[in-house]
Amino acid sequence: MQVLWFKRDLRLSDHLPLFEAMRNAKHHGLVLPLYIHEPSQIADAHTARQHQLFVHECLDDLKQQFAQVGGYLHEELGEAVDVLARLHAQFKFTHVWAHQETTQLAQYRRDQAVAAWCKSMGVALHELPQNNVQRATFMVNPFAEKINFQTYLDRAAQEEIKNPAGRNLQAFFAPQPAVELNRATVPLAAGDDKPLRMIGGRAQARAVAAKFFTPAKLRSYPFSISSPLKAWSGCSRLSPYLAYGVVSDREVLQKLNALVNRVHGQGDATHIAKVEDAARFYVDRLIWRQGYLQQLENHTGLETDAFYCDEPAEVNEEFLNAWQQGRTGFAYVDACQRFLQQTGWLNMRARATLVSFACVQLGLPWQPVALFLAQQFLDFEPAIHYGQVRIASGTSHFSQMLVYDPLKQQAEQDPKGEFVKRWLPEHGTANYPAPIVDNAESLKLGKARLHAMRQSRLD
Ligand SMILES: Cc1cc2nc3c(=O)[nH]c(=O)nc-3n(C[C@H](O)[C@H](O)[C@H](O)COP(=O)(O)OP(=O)(O)OC[C@H]3O[C@@H](n4cnc5c(N)ncnc54)[C@H](O)[C@@H]3O)c2cc1C
Repeated sequence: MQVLWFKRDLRLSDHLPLFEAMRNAKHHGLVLPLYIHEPSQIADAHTARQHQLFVHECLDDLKQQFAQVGGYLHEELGEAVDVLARLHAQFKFTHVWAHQETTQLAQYRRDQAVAAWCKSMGVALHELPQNNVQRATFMVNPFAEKINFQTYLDRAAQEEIKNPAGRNLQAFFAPQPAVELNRATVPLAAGDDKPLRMIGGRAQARAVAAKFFTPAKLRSYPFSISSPLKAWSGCSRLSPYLAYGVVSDREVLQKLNALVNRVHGQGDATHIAKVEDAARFYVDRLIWRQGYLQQLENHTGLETDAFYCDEPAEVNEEFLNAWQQGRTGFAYVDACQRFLQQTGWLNMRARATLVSFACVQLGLPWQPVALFLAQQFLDFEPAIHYGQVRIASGTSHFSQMLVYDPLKQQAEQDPKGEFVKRWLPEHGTANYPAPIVDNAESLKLGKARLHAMRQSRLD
């Protein structure tokens, strides 16, 4: 028998481990598809209730997809090694199939523990690559290797994507274990759900993609990404689905490619050129995604180590609380924080502004800032998240020091104050606090601190 272990790859389409497990069923035995609710991962500080509920929705949808091909998804509760040991005692499986994941330390260590257990039991563990991430190869600068990513994307745009939908695969599945998990017994992750967050599942992802991949939306995409006012409807908002593998990057790319091909058959040359430009702009973001994944793969310490500051600075709890609650007296920053509290999503520039303000102007260390935002972002993707936080906090190797002046951002991204008015209703009333720092002064001091830190490290 073979176990097909789902983690952050909650789909059937473009799922290489699924394909390989089925292909090898004749030699290695029938397939048991498994998802494990792991108490230690649920308790991990990065995991919030919204993530857990999103995953549950994805699992429900995945179960339906399995049912349509004559299969099932078996859920278990427990630590991965314990669950596998329990199932092994019962079913004596010989192979485990999974995707190779580039993820946070707690999950990476879990994967290592599973690999060690498989080795000790003589079980063959097949961790298959995804997202074009190269394991155990060292690239000095993954972004400089852009050409690699482009080749992958060019190939990915053409390749046939394997999707079992519409087939009857019943004969490949092992008999379903008798005891079904009662989800009510799964421990709850910390925090509350977010009322306006994206809903999990492949059907939802498809609806979100269908809304975005139209010529008009794509053309306006490059002009909609900077302001939170426009970004909610102007960006694809596929990030949570990519982060949990509900869709693969290749699938997204093929959607984009199909749109560009469709446009080629219609419209005038200017229209075609504009759609193509916007498509390239979007592909650049997918390339960045790969770059960040490869960066974490090369440098697993990204989550914990600091390049420009060796020790975490002292935390000013009053500042941290004010920033977390959207009570800093900086209306744009506070409105972004409130919007995030409700939706679990923010556009990139607003994310960078939140981090820059917290770390540069309030002098907060990057660690609690990164952790808090990881809990808030439904699309928390450790590689992108830690990579980006380190840039916006001025603590990465990134050559430029990017500091986002919150008043300038407000003037540029919300000139009429519509966003602030909508998400920060107490602004302008006696209930709204005065700024907790002076903008010009804190920018000056913050930049000088970062500069000194960088100099001392480079000396
Ligand atoms: C401090 C900070 C933290 C971030 N944390 C995350 C995170 O945890 N998870 C996450 O997916 N993105 C993160 N980002 C990147 C970016 O903000 C989000 O990917 C984007 O806002 C998601 O919205 P979307 O799906 O509509 O993106 P779109 O603009 O539609 O882009 C499509 C896809 O491209 C990728 N992408 C877009 N922008 C970037 C980028 N700057 N870097 C890498 N990949 C990108 C994402 O996978 C995204 O889904 C972070 C950015 C910053 C500044």
